[in-house]
Amino acid sequence: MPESSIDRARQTYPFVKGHGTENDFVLLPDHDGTIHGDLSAERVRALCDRRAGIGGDGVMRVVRSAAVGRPLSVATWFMDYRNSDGSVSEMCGNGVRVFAHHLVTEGLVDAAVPVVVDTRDGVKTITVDTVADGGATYTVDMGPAKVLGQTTVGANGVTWPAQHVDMGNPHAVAFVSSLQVVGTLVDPPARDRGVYPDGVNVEFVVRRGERHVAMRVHERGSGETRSCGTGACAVMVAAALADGARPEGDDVTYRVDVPGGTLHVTWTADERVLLTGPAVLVARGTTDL
Ligand SMILES: N[C@@H](CCC[C@H](N)C(=O)O)C(=O)O
Repeated sequence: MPESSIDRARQTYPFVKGHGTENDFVLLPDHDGTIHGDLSAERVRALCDRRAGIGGDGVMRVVRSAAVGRPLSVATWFMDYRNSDGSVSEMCGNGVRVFAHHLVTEGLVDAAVPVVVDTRDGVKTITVDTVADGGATYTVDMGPAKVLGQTTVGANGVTWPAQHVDMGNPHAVAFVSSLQVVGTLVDPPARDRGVYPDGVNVEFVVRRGERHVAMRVHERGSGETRSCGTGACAVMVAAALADGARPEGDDVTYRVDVPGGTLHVTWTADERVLLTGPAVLVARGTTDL
């Protein structure tokens, strides 16, 4: 959708809808930062509303790095990510694949080379693995995980020990006996507010086999979602540590099942975390929300 299609008299603007393992997003092309420079939490909530809006777990403004005060960035494009409640997050692992797929689909980057995208957590490099039927599979170099201390989380009247992992954004990973034991996850899980004063993404994990886990997630700012890319990375790191499978000479890969599909996460011998999964664009249009 070209930006020139903006109808300023009716205050309409273009959007694109996409998802990665059913973690879904509204993308707002705003190349020069002239449409949504003042993107309000209220507008984000309206766009993400699943009954009165377009619906999404978050909004990603597609804007040139230079237009958001990052003129020296090696990446032309900046992913301005907002949760569905309007709050800002540093990083979104599923979102950055969808963002890259949008750039590739619109010819805004050269798909023959790795795509680089600037985020609040720094520049991410995304490689196109396969392309098919409107979707594609991408691998994102998420950079290093920060493995922090032990904490606790609570849901459904139960408390579990949890591993604090920072993937640019905060995570608490708890191994549980079943994914049902945590209940409906309508409310945010209990957390240590001293450790996570600004909220936390909480992953509940069960083992499915060797280097194979499954998770549910309650995302800070969005509630329970059907997938979380940074969450899958945090889960993989916590599982690999618990399994004594931390990479030394060789990379280690885990399959991470989420309610919306499957992700693969590799922890490399040089401490980078690589996230592989699909990106799909499903709709485009204009809105005046
Ligand atoms: N779903 C995303 C994470 C989005 C941000 C998160 N809710 C936060 O507030 O940190 C992912 O795929 O990583």
